[in-house]
This record gives sequence, structure tokens and C-alpha cells, in this order.
Amino acid sequence: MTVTDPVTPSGPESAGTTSVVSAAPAAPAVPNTSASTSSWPWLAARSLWAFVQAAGYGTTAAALTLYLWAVRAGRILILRPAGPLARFVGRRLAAAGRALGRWCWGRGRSGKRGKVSRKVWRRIRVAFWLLAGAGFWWAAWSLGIGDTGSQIRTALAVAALGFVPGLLRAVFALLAPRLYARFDAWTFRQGQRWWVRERWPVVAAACGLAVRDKDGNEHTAKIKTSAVPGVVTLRVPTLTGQTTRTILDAGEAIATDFGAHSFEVRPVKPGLVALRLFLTNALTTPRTAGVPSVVDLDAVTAGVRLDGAAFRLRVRGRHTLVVGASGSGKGSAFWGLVGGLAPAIPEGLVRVWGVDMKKGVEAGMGEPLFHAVAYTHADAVAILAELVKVIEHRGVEMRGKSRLHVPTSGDPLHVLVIDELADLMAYSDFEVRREAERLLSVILTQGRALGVVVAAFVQNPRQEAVGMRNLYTQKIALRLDSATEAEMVLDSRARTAPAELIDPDAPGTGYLVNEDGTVSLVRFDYWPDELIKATARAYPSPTTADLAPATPAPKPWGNPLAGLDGLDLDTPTTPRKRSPRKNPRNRRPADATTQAAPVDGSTGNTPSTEQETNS
Ligand SMILES: Nc1ncnc2c1ncn2[C@@H]1O[C@H](COP(=O)(O)OP(=O)(O)OP(=O)(O)O)[C@@H](O)[C@H]1O
Repeated sequence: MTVTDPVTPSGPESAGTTSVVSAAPAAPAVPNTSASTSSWPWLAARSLWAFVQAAGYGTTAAALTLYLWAVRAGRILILRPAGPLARFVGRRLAAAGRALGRWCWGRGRSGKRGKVSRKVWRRIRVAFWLLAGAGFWWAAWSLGIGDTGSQIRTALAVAALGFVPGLLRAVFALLAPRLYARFDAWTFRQGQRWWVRERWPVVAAACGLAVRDKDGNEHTAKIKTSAVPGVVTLRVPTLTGQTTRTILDAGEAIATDFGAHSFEVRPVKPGLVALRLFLTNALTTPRTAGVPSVVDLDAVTAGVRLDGAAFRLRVRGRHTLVVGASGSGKGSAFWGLVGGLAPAIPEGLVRVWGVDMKKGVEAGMGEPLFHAVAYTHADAVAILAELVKVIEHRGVEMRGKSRLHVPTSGDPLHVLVIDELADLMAYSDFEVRREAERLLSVILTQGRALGVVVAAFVQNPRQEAVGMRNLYTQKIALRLDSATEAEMVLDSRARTAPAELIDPDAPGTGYLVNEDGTVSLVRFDYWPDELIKATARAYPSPTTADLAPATPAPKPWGNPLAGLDGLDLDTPTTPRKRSPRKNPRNRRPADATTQAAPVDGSTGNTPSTEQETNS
């Protein structure tokens, strides 16, 4: 539509560019005094007229501007015109729009550097919109919109219109930066939801979720979406002929199509599946752990989830199996658990037993945290036997009274951490292997409710290396070598958790099976050596004397394999303990009792099971 410009004098120039349309709005009267031309009604009328002209002359420019505006708001318009050339141009424009959208909104950058860059870029963008918007308005205004009706000038005015939202945002950001940040995040989330909903029919059809009616028309399910920062959740109902599994199976393809870093699928109720798409990735930057001041024995905070939320690792009532290839970051998981429990160790609320078959390179770093630690097969078996005794005593104590042990400072939660389980279960002598398997199966089957839990770390998830894989009630797959290994750890859930594809440059990253059966990508915080040592210094395990100074001396560790004649086990046959002299708590005068007790170097702070039950 074109309109005449009532304030433009008629002449050859204007006549050539306009045609009369009867529905054209009337132009405001133009008072001819300098005072009135600067009055507000005049300015408003003039702006309105510029807008009307824009609708007339600048249709193309307006469309382009609106397109850019929509792209800037994170909303990609899909152009579907007929013809290959138009499709090509449409695709190129959409790609450029996506790039522009990413640039404008800082999507894809994450971590600390991303944070800084997002902050800087946001300011640059605000300044840009402010200057560009003001510049366009000035250019349009100073060229005298409405006076001549020139298409170029009108196009400039239309472009200026496109800057109105940016301009308003800039002013908003300057006046109320905090509120603006929330508004910015909200609009971004709404943009993401809108984008997902718009693309859904195409994606669903491509991922095999469309069904045909009797007339041959394709239909896709109507979805509902919700969003929290970085995560869009789709609630997808099943269509006739589909099952929940149909949607679960399509999850990976859908996530890939939306460019999600990861996804989670969960059946909500019969015929409805929730699919969470993680559009940002909080796991790219490694985080250094911090020791908590307060410990919850039910679960420790060990790292971060994809959406940036803290990830809590269950401890009480769970046996944990962590499997990961060499260099996948099992050390972070190991210390995430032990270090996370550290503040409860001196109080005697938790007692950590260590078995480190890598000659102590891992557990040795924080040895004071452990109640007892074994670096040889024989010591490891002795620790297992000791824990079986705890189970037997507790079983008698708790019978008919309680079904889940509640740790107290005299009656702690026992946590056995085993680094390189395969060395004990697969690569040791036959007799050791058999005994270790027997004892460990007792702990794994009976220990959970009785307050004795196991966390085992292993490179090889195969049956011969892990033994009773199914007895572990919490499994974590760090980076693995093949899809088969991922399946061994995560069973059928491996379909939604490709642990073999985890980035080798992101050690500590792994898939965790949640309480509800879904699988989440998490990253353990990193524990540097210095932090481990400092934690061990701050929270040493109490000695026997600290726990029960008046009780008789602890019984020396018996050899649990004593009944097995002719065994040639590693020596010594008792678990290797840190020397009581090394433990700063033993140097206190009150420790006279400890010194008087016949504590051999290896059993110094290891009470017998009877003592523990008594205390
Ligand atoms: N959470 C983490 N964030 C960043 N870097 C990490 C993290 N965890 C581990 N790393 C780095 O990855 C390297 C390998 O980690 P780690 O020794 O824990 O692997 P592993 O699985 O125990 O390997 P192996 O089984 O061979 O001992 C370490 O040197 C460490 O620098």
C-alpha cells in the first residue's frame, strides 16, 4: 500500500513515486511557527505520520527489520517460500539469524570466561542499541520524514522502528540493571520455549513421532513447554499407536536436533513423557571442590549438574559403583565422597575405611581421614572381615527395633571406599578373590540398612572385574571406552546416557542414575592434592582412645583367612594403619591410655567390633 504525503508539495518528483489511495490517513496539520513545531503534540503527530508512511513505503524494510528483531529476540523465523532459490536464501537467512541470535544473547558461551564475556558483550550490546537507535532516529528526523516521502528516508525511519525494543531495553538496563537481568533471562527463556514449540512439528516428524490419519495427513503430538534457565522441558503425549518407549527412544534424536548438550527423559504418567533439553552446559569449566562445614550423611554435594545446580551424591543407604576409563576422573569422585563426609569424621558420626589397590597413591594422599586403610590384598580382606563383624553385631542390636541404622557419634555410619576394585576381585590370588567376593557380597546384601555402605571405583565394568554389579544401588558411568561398557554399568539406560561419548577433556564428567531412574550428566568437583591434604589435617579420624578412652585395649585384627590353610597371602596380614605417632590427636596428653594399650602399629585406631557396639 502506498499513500500520498499531504505535507509534500505536489510536483514531478513526488508524483513519480506515489499513487493515491483513498484510505490514506489524513496528515496532521503543520503549524508554521518554530515554537509550535517543537511542541509535544506536534512531535507526536509527526512521529505518527512517519509511522504511517513507513507502513506505506517501507513494507520491505519493515519486514526485514521485524525479521532481524525476531532473530535478535532468539526467535528464528523459518522461511518456507516455494522454489529452490528462495529456500536457499531462506536457509542462509535463518543461519545468519541463528548466528546473530547467538551473538546477541551470548548463548553457547559458558563457564567463568563465558560469564565475563557475556557481561562485557551485554554492555556492548546495550551501548550499541542505544547509539544505533539514537543515530537512526536522528538521521530519520534530521532528513525530515514526511516532508518528501523519499523511500530511503522512510526506510531509515522503519529501521529506526526496529531499534525501538533495543532502545527501550537499553534504557531499562541503565535504569534498573538487576531487574533488567531478570527480564532478560525471562525473555530468553520465553524465546527458547517459543523456538522449541515452533520447530517441534518438523523435528517430531523427522524423528518418527508423526502418525498418519486415514486421509494420509501427518499429525504430531501437541506439546506443552516450560523453561528454567538453560533447560526447556517438553511434555510430550503419545499418539495412537505409540508407547512411552517410542518417545524415550526418539529422545536422543530430538535433543540432537535442538542442539541440546544433553537430555533426560522420564515417563510422567501413562501416555505422557517429560523430555528435558539442556541448552546450556555448565560442565565445561572444571570447578574446584570446597569442604562443607556441615555434613548431611544422607548425601554429599559432590559437583554440578548440567543446569548449574549442585549435584548431591547419596551416601547413607546406598552402595555406589563408579566406573570410568583411565584418566576419566575417578579420583574426583573418590574425594568428592570422602572429602564431603570429612567434617563428620572427627565427631565419630562416620567412619571411613579405605582399600586402595593402586598402592595407596589415591587414599595415601588423605590417609588421616581413614579409620583404617589397606594397600595390600590381605589387608583389604581383613577390612572386609571387620565390616562383616560390624554387620553381624548391628544385626543383633537392631533386630526388632529399627529397619534403617541411624548414625550417632558412638555408632557411626561405616563407609568403605575401594579404589581399583578389579585388582581385588579379578587380579588377586584365587583364595583372596574368593574370600573377598564372599565378604563383599555379605556387605553389599546386608550392610545397607545396617549402616555399612560401599563405594567402589573401577576401570573395567566387566563381571569378572566388578563381581556383583547388580548389588550396587547407585551407579555412575564416567567416560568409558565403548557403548558396550556403558550398557554394562547403566543397563538399558545407556541408550539415553552415551558414556563412551563423554569429552576426554572434561574429566570428572559422568552419567548418574537418579532416584527416579532417569540419568543425568554431572561433573564432580576437582580435588587438588593440597586440598586433600589440608582436609585430612583438619578432620583426622579419631583414635580409639578419643572414641572410648575408658574401654579396654582393642583386640588386634584377627586374620580373617586363618581358617584357610596353606594360604600365602601378602604380609602383613593385618590392615596397614597410619602410625599412631603420625596422627596429631595421639600426641595429646590425654592419649596416655592409647599408649598404654597394646596397640600395634597397624591397629592403633581400630576398635574391635565389640567395643564399637558397646560405645
Ligand atoms: N573434576 C575434575 N575437573 C578437572 N580435572 C580433573 C577432574 N578430575 C580429574 N581431573 C584431571 O584428570 C586427571 C585424571 O584424573 P584421575 O587421576 O582422577 O583419573 P582416574 O580415573 O582416577 O584415572 P586412573 O584410573 O588411571 O587412576 C587428573 O590428573 C586431573 O588433573
